[in-house]
This record gives sequence, structure tokens and C-alpha cells, in this order.
Amino acid sequence: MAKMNFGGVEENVVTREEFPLEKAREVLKDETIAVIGYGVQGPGQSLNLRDNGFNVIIGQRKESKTWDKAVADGWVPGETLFEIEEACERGTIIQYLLSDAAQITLWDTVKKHLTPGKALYFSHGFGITYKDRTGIVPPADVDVILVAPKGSGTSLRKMFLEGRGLNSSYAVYQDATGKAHDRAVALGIGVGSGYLFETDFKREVYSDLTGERGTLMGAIQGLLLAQYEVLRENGHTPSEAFNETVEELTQSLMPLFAEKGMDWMYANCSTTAQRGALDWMGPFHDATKPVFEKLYKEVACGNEAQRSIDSNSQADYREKLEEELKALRESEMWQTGAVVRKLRPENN
Ligand SMILES: NC(=O)C1=CN([C@@H]2O[C@H](COP(=O)(O)OP(=O)(O)OC[C@H]3O[C@@H](n4cnc5c(N)ncnc54)[C@H](O)[C@@H]3O)[C@@H](O)[C@H]2O)C=CC1
Ligand SMILES: CC(=O)[C@](C)(O)C(=O)O
Ligand SMILES: [Mg+2]
Ligand SMILES: [Mg+2]
Repeated sequence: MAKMNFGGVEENVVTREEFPLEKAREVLKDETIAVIGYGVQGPGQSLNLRDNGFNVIIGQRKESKTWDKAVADGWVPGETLFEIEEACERGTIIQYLLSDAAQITLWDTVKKHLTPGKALYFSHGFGITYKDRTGIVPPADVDVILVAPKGSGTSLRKMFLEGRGLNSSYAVYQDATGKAHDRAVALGIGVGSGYLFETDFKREVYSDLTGERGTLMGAIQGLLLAQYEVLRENGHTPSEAFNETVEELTQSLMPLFAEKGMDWMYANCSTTAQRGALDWMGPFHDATKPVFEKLYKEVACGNEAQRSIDSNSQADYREKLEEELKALRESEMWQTGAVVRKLRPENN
């Protein structure tokens, strides 16, 4: 494990140099990796593992859209694609990649096949951390490990195909075989991670739920919409409001700070912009910090987990979700976005 200095703080990380793919293949050479679920993470992780030369099978409900998707991706029914229960029986490592709510429903089925020495793998600390709410308590004689890619399974696959790598965290909750650490890290490398950083199940789920509700998804939409509305209410056109709020951010400025940091992005803007941004970052920080503090508390006390369990375990949750996403898609801001994207020269 490499010790690296991150802005003055020492951390353990695993890089591809110290844990190359050949080593990962050696660690997992006798394992059958059963990926259960073929939603978003399932395809990303299983296809990367397959392309990297590991022995992978898929467990998925037959007669579902995602079964058909798995077939289209080259998984062969009866050879590498099975019903969930059969895949659990065949796998020595069970990658539990159903939605967090479905993991609760299918737990008894999976548990039956967790015979001594197998490994149970998660990409989220949810089921284990909130075990009082999920009922997910693995037997003591299996390894319980985690690799959580820090991004969508869609990006995990796309970046792999581009020769890049999405970073992941990893954790060991239970080491029954003495091999749990190496199994976790080997899987992390196998699914195509950039580098791996160490965590535990609780810190993974607390940070993940905070991040997605916060800057990654919830806060970003709230912040962008607030500015868009103020511009529109003051007589600016949709084009002007959208370009000044979203398009310039994603197309011009975000790539600059992704590449070389915030000061680099600032340095490449006008002195007028720099002065204003440096003055206004404080008030925006102060206005939003209490919201982030409240959010973290709601995550840590389990309220956020309960809310997602309650809503996502309803039979019609997909239809209800689609209605909410439709409202977002059909809002003026994102309808404007659709036209603006079409007008990008590269899309013509
Ligand atoms: N979506 C993502 O990119 C990320 C997800 N994760 C975690 O990875 C895990 C998997 O998440 P996703 O890929 O988003 O899952 P998902 O919501 O796409 O669902 C995965 C699979 O669950 C199956 N499923 C749903 N309900 C079922 C039921 N009642 N019975 C049988 N199968 C059922 C679906 O058919 C689908 O194949 C979760 O723990 C999630 O928190 C972690 C990082 C990112
Ligand atoms: C993509 C990811 O890592 C998220 C936002 O945490 C999730 O999809 O749960
Ligand atoms: Mg995440
Ligand atoms: Mg998440």
C-alpha cells in the first residue's frame, strides 16, 4: 500500500503500479465472480472484469429488460448468464449489485448460498451500515468487502474503454479467510478503478449519500436553477440565462478546473471575474454550509436511508421516479438545454 500525501494529510492508497492487473488475475484465478444485478453498476463492473480476463457470470431476473441487455452485451444464458439464485450458487464471490432496496428483498435468497469461504461484495456501505433497517447480516464465515466506484457505472465503462480509470474506495468489513483484503483490492483493480483509497462501510455510505444529495446531484441542480430563475425574472432570455448558468460551466470552465484546479480556472478568466468570484465565494459558502450540515445529520441518523428504502421498495417506484425526471426534463431550463446542446457545432 502506498502512503501518499494529500494536501498535508497522509493516506493509504493502492495504485495500479503496485497492484497491477497481473497480480489481480493471480489473486482471483480460482474464483467465479457472480455479478448480481444488471442495472447501472452491474454492466460497468462485469464488462470491465470480463475484458480484463476474469471469470465472470451474471445473475439477473429472466424476462426483464436488463436480462435482454445482458444477452445483447454478450452474456450467454446457461453459460455466463443465470437466474439470480443459480448465479449465487455458482459464484465464489458474490457482487451484490441490485438496487439498495432490492438487496433487502433478495437477501434471504443470497444468504442461503453464502457458504464458508465465499466473499460477499458491495459497491455501497448501505446494506451493512444500516443493518437494523435492511436486515442484511452476513454469516461470520464469509468475507465481506466493498469496492465503491466514485461515479456512475456508465462512466466506469466509458472511461475504461478510453483507457482511463474512475477512482474507487475499498473496505473490508469481515475477513473470514485471511484473503479479504487482497480479494477486495484485486476486484477494485479488475473493475477498472484508477486508484483505490481505503475507507470503511460507514464512512463510505455517509460520504456517498452526502455527496449525491449535495454538490454532485442535489445541490448542483438547486444552485443552477436558483441563478437561472433570477436571470429570467430580470428579463434575460432563456439562451442568455442557460449559457451563463450551465453551458459555460460544463463546456468551458469545469474542464479547466478538472484539469488543473480552481486557481487555474480563475487565472484564465478576466481580472473582473476573478475579483468578483473571490469576493462572492464567501457568501455562497456561508449560505450553503448550514444546509450541508443538516444533510450530513440526516444521513448519519439514518433518516435518508429510511426515506430511500420506503420509497424505492414500492411496486410503482420506477413510474413515480420517471414522472419526477420528466418534470425536470420538461422544465424550461432543461428544455433550453436540449436546444443549446443541439446547436453545439460538433452535434451538427
Ligand atoms: N448507479 C451507480 O452508478 C452507482 C451505484 N452504486 C451502488 O451499486 C449498487 C447497485 O446500484 P445500481 O447499479 O444503480 O442498481 P439499479 O437500480 O440499476 O438496479 C440493479 C438491478 O437490480 C434489479 N432489481 C431491482 N429490483 C429488483 C427486485 N425486486 N428483484 C430482483 N432484481 C431487482 C434490476 O433489474 C437491475 O438489474 C447499489 O448498492 C448502489 O448504491 C454505487 C456507485 C454508483
Ligand atoms: C454515481 C454514484 O456514485 C452515486 C451518485 O453515488 C450513485 O449513483 O449512487
Ligand atoms: Mg457514489
Ligand atoms: Mg450513491
